[in-house]
Amino acid sequence: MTPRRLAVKALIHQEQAGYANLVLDAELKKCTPPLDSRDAAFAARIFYTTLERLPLLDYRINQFTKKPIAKLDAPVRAVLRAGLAQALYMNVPLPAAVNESVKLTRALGKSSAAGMVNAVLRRAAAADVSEADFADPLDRLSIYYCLSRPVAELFYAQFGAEAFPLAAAFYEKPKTTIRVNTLRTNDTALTALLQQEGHTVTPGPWPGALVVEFAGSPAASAAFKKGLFHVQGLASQFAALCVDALPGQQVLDFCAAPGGKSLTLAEAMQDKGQLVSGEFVPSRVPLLQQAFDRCGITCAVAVENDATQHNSDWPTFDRVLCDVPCSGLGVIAKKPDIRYKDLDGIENLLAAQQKILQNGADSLAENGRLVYSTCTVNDKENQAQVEKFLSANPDFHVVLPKTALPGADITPLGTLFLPHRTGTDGFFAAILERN
Ligand SMILES: C[S@@+](CC[C@H](N)C(=O)[O-])C[C@H]1O[C@@H](n2cnc3c(N)ncnc32)[C@H](O)[C@@H]1O
Repeated sequence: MTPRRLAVKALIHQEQAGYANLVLDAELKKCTPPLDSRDAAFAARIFYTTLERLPLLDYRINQFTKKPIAKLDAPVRAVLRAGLAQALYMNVPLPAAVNESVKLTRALGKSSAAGMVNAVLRRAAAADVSEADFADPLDRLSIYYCLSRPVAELFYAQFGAEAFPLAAAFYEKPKTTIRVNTLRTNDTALTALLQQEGHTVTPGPWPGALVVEFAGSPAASAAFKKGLFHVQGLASQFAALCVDALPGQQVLDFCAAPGGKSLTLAEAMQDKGQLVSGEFVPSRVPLLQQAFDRCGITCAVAVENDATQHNSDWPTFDRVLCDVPCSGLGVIAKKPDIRYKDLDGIENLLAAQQKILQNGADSLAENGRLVYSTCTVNDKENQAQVEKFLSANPDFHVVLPKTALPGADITPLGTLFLPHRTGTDGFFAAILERN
């Protein structure tokens, strides 16, 4: 199996829906003998780059095929898309991208299409396509910036002209940042250790945050295996720090898996007091305990729990974090399938978010602090939810954060991170306290 063939197989598989990461993992697992790590990484890059640019790739290809790309055989369609993605976005020289695609077409039993693949790829790669070709703003967002129509409509309605730099920023991956496990090390010692391991480290914007260019996967680092850090974006760190968890407190992390924010909370608590980390999806609950074990955290307990249901058995908590399930429209850079969401079911999601926030408030001790956060930039899931909560709970008010990153929008209803302004994921966090 070659990496290109594996990427094409995964693209065909992806057409039958499914989460992109699961589809790719399934194809990699089926591969015997397995691809070595370099080939697997190349296959993954082809797969994700193609997915990220699908509508624009198809737009180019459709200018030169007799039939629209949607009507071609699935393997030929996938070969064309993957070949063009390599030539345009992966610095693969055009002749190599074309030759490999033609070989692959034949290998997949589609020899009769080999000539067409050759000609179409050369012409589609050379076509002069620019943003200005899409006069209609929704066409520009959905084809040039590769978003589903509903996502394009939502962004344009909410952000107007700023939707374009926002959409462009989803092609920039935020720098990798880590959270230092202050129970086991400190910023200086971990920096030195990571540098010894060959990674490039710079200080982050606040204590406990480091910006790291890893040579390889962060999870492969010896320091990671020793539980000296976890990978956490700056906006996520900000949300966890907004909780202001203190040693000895009772803290509830209502939607906790895979556990990044729980780790940051437990570290802020100096592993003293009690952290209850709830998670609805049973298969995700063990991820929490694994994270606690790796980082040596003993104050936390991972429990299966539905945060939309009030649990009268629970005590009240000094701090509650509601990091609710959301549309994910802030983390498109990491999860390309979110680009193409149809947003069906958003009303159910909004209702669940509001219930979780209300239950969080109902679990809060008198002088406690509640934090509501999402990884979306959708106003309905963010400021509008806080506004609705405040009108039902007039005894609460929003507390402004002491600091945020440059570019973050600190509003009276919470703090919004937009990737093109902050260089982070899109994110929202609101701090709520009783009057
Ligand atoms: C945004 S993620 C949480 C990320 C986590 N706080 C972290 O920092 O690693 C939301 C989580 O909520 C879980 N979830 C979804 N519905 C839930 C519910 N009704 N009750 C509790 N958790 C829920 C999801 O399975 C998902 O793991």
